[in-house]
Amino acid sequence: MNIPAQSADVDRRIPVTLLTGFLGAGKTTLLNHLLRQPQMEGSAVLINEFGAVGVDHHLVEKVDESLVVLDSGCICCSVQGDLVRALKSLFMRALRRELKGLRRVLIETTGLADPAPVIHTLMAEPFLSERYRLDGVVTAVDLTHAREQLAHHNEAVRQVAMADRVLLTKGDLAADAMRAEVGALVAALNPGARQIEVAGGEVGPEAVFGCGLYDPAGKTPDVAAWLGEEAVRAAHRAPVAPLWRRPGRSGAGVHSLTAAEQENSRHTPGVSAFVLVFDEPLDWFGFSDGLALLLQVYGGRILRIKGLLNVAGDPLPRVLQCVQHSVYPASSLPAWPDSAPYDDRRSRLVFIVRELAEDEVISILGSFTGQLPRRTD
Ligand SMILES: Nc1nc2c(ncn2[C@@H]2O[C@H](COP(=O)(O)OP(=O)(O)OP(=O)(O)O)[C@@H](O)[C@H]2O)c(=O)[nH]1
Repeated sequence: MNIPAQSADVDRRIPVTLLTGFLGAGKTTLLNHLLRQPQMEGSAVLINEFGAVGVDHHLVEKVDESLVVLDSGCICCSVQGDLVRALKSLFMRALRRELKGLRRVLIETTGLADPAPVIHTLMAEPFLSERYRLDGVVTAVDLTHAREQLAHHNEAVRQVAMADRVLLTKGDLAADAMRAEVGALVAALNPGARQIEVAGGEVGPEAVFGCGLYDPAGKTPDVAAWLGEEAVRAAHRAPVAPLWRRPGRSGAGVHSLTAAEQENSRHTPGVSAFVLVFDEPLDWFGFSDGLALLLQVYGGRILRIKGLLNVAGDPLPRVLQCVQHSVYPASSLPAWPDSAPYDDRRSRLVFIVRELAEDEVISILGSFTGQLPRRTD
């Protein structure tokens, strides 16, 4: 009987999938659906959060020791520190059997992340590249907002161009003409990527995993060039100015980049992020009217609003989600988080905007709610 020889080149490294996509494209929604599938047993999930006020990990339904929150900065700006540390630590915890089997890793980036430094690090950092293999870059593309996002944000273009697979989200909200237009835009940026339409995040693991070893050769020449630039940056340890850092680190919190920092930034000029907090419970109707006006006047410049609201008369935190002019149906968490900062039960909203002063936002929301929100880290 011929016993097949154990192939020496079986790749036993742990597969890593990078789930990326522009702000609000539906990454967390996809992740929640994936995590309910039995095939996800043994998967660790790394979520890059917008500092301590990030709400994504509160929205992920399956929270256990295999969920790691990276909240000290934008993943593409702090990749050498945070991501490398987190993947090393996961591996060591699995080795010590503190994790029940580590079969794969899924990394959810923030919507403004440039995937290039993450891909480069996974493929080139010696400890990681020996133990992990990049199994694929999967990019969520919002059918209803992609045209605008691709036109204005280099990050969105890179996320699509570097993808192995593109998940076209919000198909339930998109007209056929828009679907066709976005499909063509994506195909022009990345002719080789499979496009899969998804509604409500309902995607099977087979659509996300098993892309095969990441290969820039199958993509447009830009991708190899961007990865080459990363190699040069890494070799020279070129400084990168992050769009935000966790407050307390280097004295910096969420902040807009200065002109000098912009020189070293990976992010689109004019994009800034800030957090507003309301000290008192909000009157829902006043708040909704203020939000409607804000989005009507400035929706084109509001890339994302996300946060938890304390609505007067409602004991549960309400989740607010907006992308440009769109407000998504509000949902509630089953309870207020018992960790800071949300354990004080104040409403906090993260704004990511383009060329929009926070004073404009404060003044509109303040006049409709009867309380001026404070800026906070
Ligand atoms: N109707 C509809 N809404 C969707 C779909 N996918 C996501 N959403 C909604 O879009 C909003 C943003 O979705 P998220 O999953 O939070 O997006 P994200 O990419 O994780 O957002 P960031 O992490 O901030 O970039 C939420 O209110 C979702 O419920 C979809 O297929 N259809």
